Amino acid sequence: MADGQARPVIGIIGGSGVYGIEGLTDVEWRTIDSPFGAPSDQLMFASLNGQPLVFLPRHGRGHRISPSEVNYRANIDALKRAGVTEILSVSAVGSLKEELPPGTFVIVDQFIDRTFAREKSFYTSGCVAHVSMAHPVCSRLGDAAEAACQELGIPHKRGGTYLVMEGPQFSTKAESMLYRQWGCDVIGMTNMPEAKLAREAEMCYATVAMVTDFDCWHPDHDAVTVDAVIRVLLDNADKARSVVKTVVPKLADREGPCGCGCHTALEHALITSKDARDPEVLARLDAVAGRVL
Ligand SMILES: CSC[C@H]1O[C@H](OP(=O)(O)O)[C@H](O)[C@@H]1O
Ligand SMILES: Nc1ncnc2[nH]cnc12
Repeated sequence: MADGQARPVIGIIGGSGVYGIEGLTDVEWRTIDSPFGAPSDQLMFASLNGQPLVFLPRHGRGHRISPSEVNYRANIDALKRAGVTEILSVSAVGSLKEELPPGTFVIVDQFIDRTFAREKSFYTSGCVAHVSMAHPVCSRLGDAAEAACQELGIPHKRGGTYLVMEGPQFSTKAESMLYRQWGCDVIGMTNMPEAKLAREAEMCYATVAMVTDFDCWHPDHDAVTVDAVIRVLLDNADKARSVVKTVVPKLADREGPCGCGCHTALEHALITSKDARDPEVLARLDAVAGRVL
């Protein structure tokens, strides 16, 4: 994408309930090595009406990996190595608003990151960088996700704030009430640091957050349980696959980078002077930062 000519390659990160996408052609699961460790699973390379797409199940097939233990750096690095330029995350979330009942898809545009036990940056001592996260999602990708929801008749909301908690336990009622006071719309455990790392790797990122429950704040709903989440999720997951299949062709005709600057995020972000950079740190940044190193 650096030359502005290439077509986008879409990568899908499938969350809870979305461990594969049926009905694609040329499907091949491939192991992609990353200097940041093991990605959650092999990556599925496939095509949809001639358009390439790459899929990665965030928690691994069989949902083996807890939100705190997902190797987010390896996942984003592996997707970048696979040629992906745009990442669409499909994620299960709890709702923090009455008007967002289970079954609603929220095309998130902001995050509040309350996670604390995860590696959150590719740029450690030896090569320090500070990217902007003011606008954490790509609006071109968000446009495509919104258009897909519209076409499919899925109840959806464009824009919303996703509170990312550490988990794996669900929130206390006091926490849930607090996040409502903060004006958050939905709550989940995974989209940070994912969105930060996608930005650091100069990849577009957008989230379709699929509401599965009312978390625990709602007076008329029981505390959230995995059983209840899974019930809604199975229905949501089918819709999520339809969204993916509708989004991918929408991106097929587009050329060059998005207008939001996702693909040039590192342009003014590196602060460590060239002669002070650590060669070992630089070596593992070959994929995510190769364009500017
Ligand atoms: C199974 S409910 C909790 C689980 O679901 C969400 O995961 P994902 O974002 O990967 O769909 C949530 O963040 C929790 O990890
Ligand atoms: N209520 C909730 N809290 C955190 N993550 C979730 N994923 C689905 N529902 C959730």
